[in-house]
Amino acid sequence: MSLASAVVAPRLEFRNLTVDFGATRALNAITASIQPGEIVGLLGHNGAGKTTLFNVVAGANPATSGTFLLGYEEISQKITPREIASKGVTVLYQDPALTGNLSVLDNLYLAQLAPFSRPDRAQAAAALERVGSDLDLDQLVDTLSLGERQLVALARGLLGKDMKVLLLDEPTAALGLKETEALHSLIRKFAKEGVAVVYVSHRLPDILQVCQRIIILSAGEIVADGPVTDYDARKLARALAPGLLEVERSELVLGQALLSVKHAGTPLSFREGEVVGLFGMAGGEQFAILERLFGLKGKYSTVLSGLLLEVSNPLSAMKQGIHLVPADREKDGLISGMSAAENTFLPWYRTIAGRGWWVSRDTGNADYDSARERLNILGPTRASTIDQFSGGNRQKHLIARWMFVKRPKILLLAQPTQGVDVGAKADIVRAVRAMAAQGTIVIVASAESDEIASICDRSYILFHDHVRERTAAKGFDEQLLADLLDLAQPQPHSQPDLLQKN
Ligand SMILES: Nc1ncnc2c1ncn2[C@@H]1O[C@H](COP(=O)(O)OP(=O)(O)OP(=O)(O)O)[C@@H](O)[C@H]1O
Repeated sequence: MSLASAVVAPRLEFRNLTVDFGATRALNAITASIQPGEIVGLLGHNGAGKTTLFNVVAGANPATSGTFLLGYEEISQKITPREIASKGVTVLYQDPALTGNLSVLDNLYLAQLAPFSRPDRAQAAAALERVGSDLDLDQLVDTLSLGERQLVALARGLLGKDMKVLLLDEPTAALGLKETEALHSLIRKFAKEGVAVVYVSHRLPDILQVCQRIIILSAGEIVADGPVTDYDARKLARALAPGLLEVERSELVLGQALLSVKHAGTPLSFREGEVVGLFGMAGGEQFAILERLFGLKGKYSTVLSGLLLEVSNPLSAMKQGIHLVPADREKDGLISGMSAAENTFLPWYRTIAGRGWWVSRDTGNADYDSARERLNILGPTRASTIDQFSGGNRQKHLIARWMFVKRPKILLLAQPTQGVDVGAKADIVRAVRAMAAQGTIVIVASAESDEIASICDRSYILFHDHVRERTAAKGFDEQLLADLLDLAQPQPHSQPDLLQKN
């Protein structure tokens, strides 16, 4: 123990904190303390208990037993989210809870203890300045980018008080590279000022880059707690998923079917047997291409093996064997209140039920159990509502729905490994590659170069109308990023369609 930590009270301390949801023990006797200025990465597989721990500190979920302290103050079980916020605890989620049709100023004051007190413009502007933002206080939050909304949420944590504890729950999952870097330097700045930071992310490079210490949760218990210098990316992945196997790349055997899609006049081609990426900026055109192919943007026609392929809506796409795993999985497709198994089978009841409308319980159960095993879905039973699963395990259900219930002819994946743990990532990569090898055309759209590099054999890099193509080789990940940055530079003699082969 250093001299400093011997005399300074921890900013945040857990003492035997336990949380039960019915028969599920989400956290089991968590004991740990975090010092002022520390940046701690909190890692663990989907369902390990990370969000539950944050919810307890945020006052959103009382502990079943045990307690936590802020400095020397033991926090009551009955504390409300507003009261805990007034004590200097800020939680930043991937999509911050702000009210879109109110101004930045109103949002800054919404969560204050006296919510109807008159907003103080000078105080609000000062808080925004501390997060490095010069946003217009009267601008509607709906008009802000995700990165800007996160800054507003952070500024809210600085309004009229000192931020003491900052909890980050997958804050960079939907951010681009620049915004991620900006957020990371802000986190470092807060830590220098004495804030205790706990950072949850499945993006291991982010954790290794920013955190000084790593705590690993597994099934609600702390299984490792040590300095970041104990880990590199490989060690960390192994610590999180001890049974992790490397995904072997077998030789490409290209099949007959060839899908041809035009993007801004440039033909993009996809063949069965290989996994092809579409890589671009966050929210870029790569996702729109998938949506068009799935009929989400109205009638769309393209060419499959020389024949016209027409989709008019998602149902017609599904009938032709085109499946899409959407990027925004919480929004697109899971139905609250329905069971895990029902959610998995939802679009397929009619097609796999045969003559009746229902799937025989045995067939359904066996299919569900096999998908669950392949994706290592953890949580309650198949009959439990989907709401009782952790965020990552909910996502895995949607992946199971589109990948494992019926075999697709064309599989469209938008950021398929985002938000899932490292073990499930490897399982998804393996399953996707096996599908391609068995004759499915697979297209992966992502704004993450490492995701494309881990799954794809080849990728198109897209920036507006510009397209570049690259085949997987050593340093694929870095090369994709360099290509994208290059395309994003203003082009002196820019042509509308620029197809360069490496
Ligand atoms: N409202 C709820 N009702 C019942 N069980 C729940 C509820 N919320 C969470 N759980 C269970 O508590 C456990 C911990 O879930 P938690 O959301 O904290 O995990 P997590 O580590 O944040 O996972 P992820 O990485 O998937 O977000 C899981 O087994 C989950 O199924």
